[in-house]
Formats: sequence, C-alpha cells, structure tokens
Amino acid sequence: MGVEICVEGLTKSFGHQVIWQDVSLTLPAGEVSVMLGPSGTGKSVFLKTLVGLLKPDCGSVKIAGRDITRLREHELYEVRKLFGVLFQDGALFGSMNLYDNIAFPLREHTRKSESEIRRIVLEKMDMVGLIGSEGKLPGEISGGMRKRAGLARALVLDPEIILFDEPDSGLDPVRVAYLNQLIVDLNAQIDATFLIVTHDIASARQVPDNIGLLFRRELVMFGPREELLTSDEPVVRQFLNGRMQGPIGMAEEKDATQVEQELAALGDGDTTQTPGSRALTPRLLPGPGITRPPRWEAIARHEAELRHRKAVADA
Ligand SMILES: Nc1ncnc2c1ncn2[C@@H]1O[C@H](COP(=O)(O)OP(=O)(O)OP(=O)(O)O)[C@@H](O)[C@H]1O
Repeated sequence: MGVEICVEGLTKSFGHQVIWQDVSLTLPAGEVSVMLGPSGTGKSVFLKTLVGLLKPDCGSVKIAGRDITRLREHELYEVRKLFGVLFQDGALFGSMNLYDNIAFPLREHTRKSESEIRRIVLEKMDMVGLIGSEGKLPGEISGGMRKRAGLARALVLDPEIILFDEPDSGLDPVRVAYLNQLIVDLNAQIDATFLIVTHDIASARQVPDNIGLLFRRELVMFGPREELLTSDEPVVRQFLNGRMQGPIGMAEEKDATQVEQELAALGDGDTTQTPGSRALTPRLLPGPGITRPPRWEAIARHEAELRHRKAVADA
C-alpha cells in the first residue's frame, strides 16, 4: 500500500521570484493524483520539493508522518527509497543497455545477488512490455520505449510513491493512451501513491482520482477528479478546455476587465464550442487480466452507476 503525502503551507522561491506559496494538499495513499498548470508555474519544482531535492522556504511535507523538509541528507537518502521518479526523458544512461539501466538502482542501493537482480529487472520489464529489448541502448529505441524503460527503472525498488514528470511529453496520442493504461494497470497492481505532472488534458480527465491546478503562484484547486471536471472556477474551466478565453494569458496574467469581456463573449457558446467540456469523462479502468483490488472494484461500480444514470437521462 502506498503512503500518504501531506503538504502544508508550502512556499518556494528562488531569490526574489516566488514560485508558489502556501500550498496545502494531501495525496491520499494508493491514489492517483494529477498536477496541472500553465508552463512555468512550478510543477517540476513541486515534484523536486516532494522528493527533498529542493528545500522549501517554509511549510512541511509529511511522508508516512515524517516531515522531510527537516531531514538531514543521510535521512533523506533513506526516505528517497520510498520514491520512484519518472523523469521527462526517462533519464537513462546513454551508454548502458536497458537491462543495466533498469538494474542500476538495485546495484546502487541494495546488496541483492545478480540472479535476484535479474529476476526483478525482467519482472519490471515485463510489466512495461519491454521483454526482448534488454540489450538495446536508449539511443536505439523510440521515445515511448524510453519512457517505459524509465518507468521500469522507477519500479525496481518497489516504491511506495511514484512521481511522473510529464510522462506523455513527446509521445503520439496512441502511445499516450497505452501509457495511461499502463499507469492505471500499475496502480492496480502495486497500489503505490502516484503523482503525475502533465499538460495532457485527456489524460487528466480519465486517469486520476484527484486533480490539482497551480496558477498565479497558488494552488487554485485540489480535489477529487469529478469536482474539478465539473468546476465553475474560470481558471480550471479554461485550462481543462484548452482555450484562450479566460484568466490564463500567453506570457502573463490578463487584466480582470479583459477576462470578463472574453468570458461574457463566450457566454452560452462555451459548451457548444467545446463539446462535453463539463462532461464527466469515463474513468480509465485496469485492463483485462489485471486483478482489481477493492479500491478499483469500487471505482468500477461507481463508473457503471454513472453510465447507467447518463443512459437513463439520455433516454
Ligand atoms: N534551480 C532553479 N533555480 C532558479 N530558478 C528555477 C530553478 N528551477 C526552476 N526554476 C524556475 O522556477 C519556475 C518554475 O519552473 P518549473 O520547471 O517547475 O515549471 P513547470 O510548471 O514544470 O513548467 P513546464 O510545464 O513548462 O515544464 C521557472 O521560472 C524556472 O525558471
């Protein structure tokens, strides 16, 4: 079972530049959460702060009850073993084949025998669909395969928490769909706590239990997926519908009058311009062959009920 991460009053700045302030949220144990936000709002900085790579100015990050912002480096080293991190480009060593890349954390952090390492590496490569590619170098495979290799490497220490930094960046929509299914299947199989930073709204709509949105140096909202998807908050609506009208501008925030005019002009056309903009996209469920733990059984029942209600309403 994954562990809960409880963030309270977290503020981070670099020099005079405040990245975000007073961020409070709880990532529930074993659930999948997504963090959204326009470019440069500090999502990657947030991930790095959770894993203790960056120190916040103030606030706390409690993981399994311990505030990691107050730990010394050697204590942090232990806490970091709870984490698996999938970096944007997979962060693989270019000169090592996939097998050695994936084995790396086991050789670095454990005293396991090579035969035990082999068993674990092949198990994780199987989970992400990379069996047969053990001898390939990162430069010889596609971006999607590199992501999956990065994911296999993030899994080898059996993490309680997995952080994904834009897992879908640079992938075509079909690969993104496969990766999303893999993420959901993995969550059902290993039950760890997942936090995904993404710009992909389709993924954000169907993969997580919870969604958060960073904007204007603040956490605008964090809550259950359904709450965010049906929210009236203008920033949330603009972001989830990927449109220009609203408070988020190209380079900086727009002034209030302009936002008001844009939203008024959008008026009732809002939902027709972006069909299903407030619709509750069905949740992606673990694929066939994946045993659904009780949590996923409950989600599947809830989804079935929503579909039934919609069918009745449409009839
Ligand atoms: N080590 C650092 N020192 C100084 N400034 C930094 C550092 N790391 C990040 N920043 C700044 O923090 C801000 C937020 O960066 P971050 O990469 O977290 O944004 P992001 O929301 O992940 O963006 P994107 O969606 O484009 O990936 C940027 O202005 C960046 O320049």
